[in-house]
Amino acid sequence: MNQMYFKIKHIILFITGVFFILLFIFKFLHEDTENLEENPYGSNLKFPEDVKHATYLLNEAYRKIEALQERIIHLESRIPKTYPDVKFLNYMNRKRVLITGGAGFVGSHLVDKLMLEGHEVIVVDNFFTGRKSNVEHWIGHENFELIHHDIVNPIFIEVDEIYHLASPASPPHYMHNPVKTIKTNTLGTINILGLARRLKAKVLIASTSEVYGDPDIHPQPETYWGHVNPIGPRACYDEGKRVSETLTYAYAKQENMHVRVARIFNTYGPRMHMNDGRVVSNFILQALKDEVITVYGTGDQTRSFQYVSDLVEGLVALMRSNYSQPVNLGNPVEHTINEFATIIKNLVGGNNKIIHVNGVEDDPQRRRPDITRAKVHLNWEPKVILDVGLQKTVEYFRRELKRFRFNPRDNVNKYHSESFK
Ligand SMILES: O=C(O)[C@H]1O[C@H](OP(=O)(O)OP(=O)(O)OC[C@H]2O[C@@H](n3ccc(=O)[nH]c3=O)[C@H](O)[C@@H]2O)[C@H](O)[C@@H](O)[C@@H]1O
Repeated sequence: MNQMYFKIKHIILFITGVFFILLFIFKFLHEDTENLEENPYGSNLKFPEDVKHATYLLNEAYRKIEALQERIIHLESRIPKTYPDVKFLNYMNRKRVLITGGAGFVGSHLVDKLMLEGHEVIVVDNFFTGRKSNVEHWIGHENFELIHHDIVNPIFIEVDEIYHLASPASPPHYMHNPVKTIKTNTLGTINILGLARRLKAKVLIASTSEVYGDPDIHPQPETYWGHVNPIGPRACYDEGKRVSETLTYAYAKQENMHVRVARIFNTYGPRMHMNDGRVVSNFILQALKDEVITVYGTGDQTRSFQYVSDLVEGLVALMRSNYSQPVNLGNPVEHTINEFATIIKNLVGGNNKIIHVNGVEDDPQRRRPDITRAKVHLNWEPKVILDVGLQKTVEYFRRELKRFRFNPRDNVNKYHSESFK
């Protein structure tokens, strides 16, 4: 009986032992399968695991690309930078020139001209609409300096000449923060005129055709006083620039200063912001992206467009002249916006539909500069015909779109409203 009991006990112990061994093997195998699921390189994975696997591989790829990008940036920073060839000017002829808004569309082209001529250029910009990339080809050059500063606050530097271009210029940009637009064109101009007075520097103020408002004289000569709605949505810019002109002549008279005032008409060209919002960039981008072309209102309103290099020539000629009254700088060839939409559509070669959307409040109905003054006093007139200028601008936007597609993080459509508050 005892022997029997002993045998049964052994059998039970044996079975329990086998059970635990099987349990252990099972657990081991199970853990292994779990590891296998986490292991991306494991094979024979079923559907959810495949997704996991692919996601893992994708993240890995992103991580590696990012690491490589960082490495490229690092390596590029070690390549000695080459600059465009600048002329040598002796100290008698070389000027120290301040350009406010010098990282913007017009400002950066002016920077290029003055740098190539051999002058020393200091750019002050708050980067609301300006971009470092517009002047990056000069960064590090011994004649060039870039200062991040908002001209609403005073600045103290030593210069011989000042081009005061700082201000948003596109309607959606200047309407975005109207109070700031007014401050830039009033306080900003006071700061610049104060600086020019202290330094006895010549100063050029960038004004606009918008001082004529919705004009009832056509074309517009400088003697026309304008037709501006002082409380409308454009007033922050129109009246801001009008006060800017008033300040300029008040300082000139009271402080015996050398001032220049350029009334700039619609200007276009490379380096316009992708998100500029003005008609040239809007129509070109819509045409390139195969979108509908949006004409605001009837499209019967007119504009006259000048290419940016013509404007820059005009600004420099005005600064170097003896003429201190306001001067219109623009191209007198006038088109309706409807015509302009067709010109761009044909130039880009798309099949876009041109549609009419709601008109803009207080949109000036006719605009064309009378440039007699510029011709007589500056010996200046625009040279670049619309087709040629637009072709260059279309090429620029084509490149920008490619750059954006290639690297979405380089999104030039980003609208840094924060920096303008
Ligand atoms: O250059 C000038 O003389 C001044 O005028 C421009 O203002 P604006 O002429 O209204 O510039 P755009 O926004 O380019 O508009 C031109 C015309 O095209 C129209 N438009 C604009 C954009 C668009 O997508 N579709 C469209 O039909 C506007 O309603 C307007 O009639 C700029 O705002 C100012 O910087 C500048 O000082």
